[in-house]
Amino acid sequence: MAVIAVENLAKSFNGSPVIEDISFQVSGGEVFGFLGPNGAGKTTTIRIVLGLLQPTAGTARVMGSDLGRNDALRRSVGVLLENNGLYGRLSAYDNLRYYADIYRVADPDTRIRDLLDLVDLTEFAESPIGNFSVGMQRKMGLARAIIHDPAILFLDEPTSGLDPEAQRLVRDLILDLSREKNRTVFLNSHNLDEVQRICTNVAILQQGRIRAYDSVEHLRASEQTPVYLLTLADPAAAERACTLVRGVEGVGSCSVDGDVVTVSLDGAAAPRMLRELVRAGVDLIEARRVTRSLEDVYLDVVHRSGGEV
Ligand SMILES: Nc1ncnc2c1ncn2[C@@H]1O[C@H](COP(=O)(O)OP(=O)(O)OP(=O)(O)O)[C@@H](O)[C@H]1O
Repeated sequence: MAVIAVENLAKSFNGSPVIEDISFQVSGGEVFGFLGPNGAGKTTTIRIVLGLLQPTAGTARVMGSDLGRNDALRRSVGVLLENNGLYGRLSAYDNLRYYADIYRVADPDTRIRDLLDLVDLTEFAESPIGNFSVGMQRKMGLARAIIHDPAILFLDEPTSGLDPEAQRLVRDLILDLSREKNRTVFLNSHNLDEVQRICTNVAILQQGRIRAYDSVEHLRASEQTPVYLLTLADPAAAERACTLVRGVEGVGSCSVDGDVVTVSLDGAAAPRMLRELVRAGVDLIEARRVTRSLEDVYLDVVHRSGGEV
């Protein structure tokens, strides 16, 4: 059974559709990326899945249930939305203690100390979090969201406002939750590099509809003629290399820019091309297959469906 199953979801506000016919599934232990430009309908979808908003049509189930009507299930869910859900006047420790008590966490002191250590805030345990930087507060928000060790985690821009080191810490934490603890993570992020690094599957939403829904791997590989960048030891050999390469069966085009030769070809032709260059005595420093980044895919999808990025 899918951990999150959304089917034909639609929502209108005052008769204007905001999302239409949204369907996707998230499996256990997966990190799922929910992407789309501002106003695409991501928050609306999440709010329906969390049971905070009623859909106009369709269903959104978490572990087979409507989250809004299942109190027991809500305890298995951790949520970090835009707001960190923390009290500025309370210390980091007391904020977590407040939530630990609500969720009746066993051995709360150990859990809180472990979490503060995990988000690298141990030395600030007794400081009021109102004095924390935006990034420190975000890390506290994440610690708050996972205090009860939820099986399913909804994270809305978890790394916004974080410096690169803290972003990495949060990324590693999410990957650890998924890979080591089999937790399911639903991630909404505009940070496509981050999504590419940690998500298995993604859906790209644009103007209320899903425009792409696949594994990151498939999306990056699809509709693509492989491109190789060849860096030559002797830049003067570039034109000759291109002439040689064009004669190889399966090579589409070859162009030269300085000492870099760009070749597009069908995948099976790559070994033939490299053998031909070696045979002709062309020394290569590097031969690199270029893959599209998730950002390239995202921009294509959003542009193709006619929207602002
Ligand atoms: N309660 C509401 N009443 C009327 N319109 C709404 C309401 N909530 C959202 N909308 C509209 O629905 C559209 C989608 O908003 P939503 O917040 O879901 O987008 P989003 O993809 O989360 O955007 P962002 O990336 O900026 O957070 C927007 O045009 C927004 O103005």
